[in-house]
Amino acid sequence: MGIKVVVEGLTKAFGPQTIWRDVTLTLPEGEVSVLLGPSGTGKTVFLKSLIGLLKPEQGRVLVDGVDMVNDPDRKVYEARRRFGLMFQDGALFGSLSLFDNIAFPLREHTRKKESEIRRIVLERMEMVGLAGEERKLPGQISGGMRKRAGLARALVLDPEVILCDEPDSGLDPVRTAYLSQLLIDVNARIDATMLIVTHNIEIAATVPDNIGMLYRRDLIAFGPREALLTSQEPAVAQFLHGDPRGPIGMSEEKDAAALAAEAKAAASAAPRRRRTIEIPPQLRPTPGMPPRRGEQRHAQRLDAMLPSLPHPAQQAILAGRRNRQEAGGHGGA
Ligand SMILES: Nc1ncnc2c1ncn2[C@@H]1O[C@H](COP(=O)(O)OP(=O)(O)OP(=O)(O)O)[C@@H](O)[C@H]1O
Repeated sequence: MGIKVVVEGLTKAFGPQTIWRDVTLTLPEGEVSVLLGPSGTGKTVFLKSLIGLLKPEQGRVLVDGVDMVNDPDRKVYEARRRFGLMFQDGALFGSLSLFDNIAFPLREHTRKKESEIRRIVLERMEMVGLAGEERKLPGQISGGMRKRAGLARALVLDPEVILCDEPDSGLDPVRTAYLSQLLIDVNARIDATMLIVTHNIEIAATVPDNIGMLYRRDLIAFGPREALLTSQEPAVAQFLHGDPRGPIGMSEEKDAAALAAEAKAAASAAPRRRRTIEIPPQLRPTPGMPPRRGEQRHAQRLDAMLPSLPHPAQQAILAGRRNRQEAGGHGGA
């Protein structure tokens, strides 16, 4: 089962540049979360901070009693083995076959026999739909396959937390949809806690239990998928609609003068309404997969927090449950 990751008051700067400050959130065990945010807001820096590869100036990241920020390197290194990392480009060694790439962490970090390594690698390759491709080199396969190979490699040490950095980058919508389903199926099979960094609204809308968003050096939201997707917070709504109007500008954020000019122009123009985002159903595991235990725990947490959520989020959650019951689904209590 996945373990929870507790982030408390995390602040990261590079020299005078504060990347984000006072970030507090919990990735609940076995649940899938997405971290959104405009380019350059420090999402990758956040992932690296969770595993102790970058050291924030303040705050803690607690993983089963280990503080990935402040504990000695030896403890952090040990705890890092509980994470599986899926990088943007798969981060594969170009001269090694897919088999050897995926076997790499096992050979590096364990003393398993080659026969056992072979069993694990072939099983993980089958899990991500790469059975039979063991001998190929990374340069001989498509970008989507490279990403799946990166995911298989992230899975070989039985991670309890999986971090995915822009798993959809460079993929067409169909491959992105396959990958989204694969991530949900992997979660159903191994119940790992997952955090996916992406700009992709389709992934954010259909894959996770929870969504967070980094903006202007703050975590401006983190909560159930429905809460963020119905949020009226200007930066969140702008981002979700891909709208040039709003506080997010061409560079990281608009300056005050640009915002004031935009507000003046908007005041004299006829009001333009954003279309309402319809919240699509969350992806379910492929038939034949086990039910997601993280989804069941998430449903229980939602019950407890429902009264405290904004009305539109409550409505969206209840509508989703009704739809699921009508469709005869499981898990969404
Ligand atoms: N090692 C480093 N030293 C100095 N600055 C860094 C370092 N790593 C990242 N940065 C800076 O931190 C900021 C956030 O970078 P990061 O790659 O985390 O953003 P991001 O949100 O993942 O962006 P994108 O969505 O475009 O991938 C950038 O301004 C980047 O230049």
